[in-house]
Amino acid sequence: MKFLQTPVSVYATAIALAVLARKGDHPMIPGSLGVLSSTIMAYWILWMGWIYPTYVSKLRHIPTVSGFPLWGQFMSIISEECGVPQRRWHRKYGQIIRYYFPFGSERLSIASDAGIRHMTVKNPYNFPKPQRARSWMVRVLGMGVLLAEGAEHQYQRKTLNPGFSISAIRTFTPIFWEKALKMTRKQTELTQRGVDGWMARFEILGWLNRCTLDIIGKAGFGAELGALVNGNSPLVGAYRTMFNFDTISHAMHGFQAFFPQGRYIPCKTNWDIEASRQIIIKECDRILSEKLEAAQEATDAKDVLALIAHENNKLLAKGEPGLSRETMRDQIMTFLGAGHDTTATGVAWTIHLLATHPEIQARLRAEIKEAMPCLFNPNWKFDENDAESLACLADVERLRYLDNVCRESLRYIPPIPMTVRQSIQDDVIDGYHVPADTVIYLLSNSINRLEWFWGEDAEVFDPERWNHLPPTAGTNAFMTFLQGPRGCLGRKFAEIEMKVLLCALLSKWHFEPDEYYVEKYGDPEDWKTWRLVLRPKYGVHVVAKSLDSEPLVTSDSYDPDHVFYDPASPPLIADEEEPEEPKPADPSSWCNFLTRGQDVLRGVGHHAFSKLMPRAPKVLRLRGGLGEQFRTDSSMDKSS
Ligand code: HEM
Repeated sequence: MKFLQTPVSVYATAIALAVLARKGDHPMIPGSLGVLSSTIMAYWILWMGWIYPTYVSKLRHIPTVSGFPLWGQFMSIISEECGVPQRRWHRKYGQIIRYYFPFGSERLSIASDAGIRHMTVKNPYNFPKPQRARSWMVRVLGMGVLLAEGAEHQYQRKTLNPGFSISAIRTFTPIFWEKALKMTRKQTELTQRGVDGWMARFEILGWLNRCTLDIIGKAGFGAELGALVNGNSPLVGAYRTMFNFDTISHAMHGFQAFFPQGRYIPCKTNWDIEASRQIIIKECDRILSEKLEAAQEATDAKDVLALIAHENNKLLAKGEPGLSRETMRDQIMTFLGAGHDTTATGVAWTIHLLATHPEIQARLRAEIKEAMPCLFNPNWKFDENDAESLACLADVERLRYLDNVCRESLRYIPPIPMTVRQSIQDDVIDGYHVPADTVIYLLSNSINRLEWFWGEDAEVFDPERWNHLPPTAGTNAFMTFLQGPRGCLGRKFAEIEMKVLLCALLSKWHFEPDEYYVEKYGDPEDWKTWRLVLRPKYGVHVVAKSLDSEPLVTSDSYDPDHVFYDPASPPLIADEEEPEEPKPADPSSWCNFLTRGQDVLRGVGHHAFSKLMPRAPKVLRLRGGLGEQFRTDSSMDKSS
């Protein structure tokens, strides 16, 4: 049965037979081989396309998305935003659905309350991440808690928990403020006088990525990573490369998810990734060595790693094995990777939503101003070691509307839009028998907007909803952080960090969408692209109007007579480069064969598409053009 489901072997046999049959006049090869090969192919198509999914598969009773199983719904999945087709199918077919990847590979998506609870809380260890997903994630995130499974995961989580307790996170809050306010100060250096006041124009996601990297560096490991000071530091560059969104990188990553050997293909993408990985590993090693050295002496360090090291020592004292040096280094990799881009993306989407909903932005700013007037005073200086300075900052957890806005933004656009699992034993999910080896998706980008959880206005961005949630909008309706023993360890950290960042940004700027980019690319919500994190493909470009009447401008490049923004004339791109025009593919690159003529590649499983459909129809090409990628903000780097 397994063999019949293996397309490669059937194809290989049929193709070999067909080739031989072509030489049917050869005395050694009977002409009937042609007939045999066609019969095998027809049988396989009939089997996988009809008999197996309809009459044999143990998943056949699950409502199934209509389509031919041999190529299934793969085109929708790779050409649409991650989770959006499944949202549509759930509405049509129900809370648990089956659909197909190519060659009749069955996939489930679960969006029922009981089903989600079963997978995340009741029996999570029966649903580890599939090997394919793990093999590429490990290069960016190391073999830390995110990728550990079973007993090893439970053990690591127990060791790490103290570093993420509420009390620990409260002690990090001054670090959040310090970095957030440093970011706004550096942004202020870009301010120029426009026709209706002082303003700046920047891409906010790049700024936030640098800021959250500095935050996790200091709060997580007591290390100054200097990303805000130097936007071109090797570490910033390494993550930029790792999350590169050009077509070739996308195709290579997709390809390698299914064929891990692809990482040995000698080409620029692989070299870049390996070089970036080495930079990240080296930096993590450096941080760990410093930490372990410091741990020899009595220290009162309160960062996550220090707390973990402390907990580890306790376990060692009890005779337990503790965490190895390599595991600790990999945890640093996990926190750096999982803990900065996610929050940065969440805040960037929130700024986008606030820029497009000015009334919500104004109401939120009013709440922040009432709670923390000092933030709005241009002469106020923050000093994280000064009690008076800290005293005038409110506990961000107590700002109700801020809480609503953050929750709603994270519901509406979850930075991690999905997680994938594979059952290791037969199980029953919400009444359906699910055999071992079944690949199952939990798509927050579907679940978070389904009507049976959130009501008829599920597709509307409305922070008010959190004041009158329907009873169905329980824990399982909000999958942004997952939940249960495999839910986000850094959730509280991220929530408070996000709130602090928003308070800092909204106390300095009024945000509006940058019409230049909206005209050029359309709404950023239509540019979402996904690799681990659901990002705006070209970033979030905003016009930021200063709330200070005379902002502090310290940049040497500041030119007070330069009016860069005039709404009456076509906007200029002052301080910024034009977005890169599509570049012709480099013919010397080995990777190019994967992408020639295949600009459609997006989302999971690009590899199969590029293998199967080398001449994809033009209509499937993505907006934005071949090779265009998320650009770093040159204006941002100028300020460094
Ligand atoms: C808005 C920001 C964030 C979002 C939306 C988010 C979301 C998630 C999600 C969905 C998972 C489960 C992934 C999976 O199993 O497939 C996860 C796991 C994890 N997250 Fe976050 N995260 C965020 C911020 C952070 C931060 C700031 C940190 C660390 C400081 C962090 C650390 C982790 C870790 C260690 C795990 C692995 C937990 C485990 O498997 O036991 N996250 N996160």
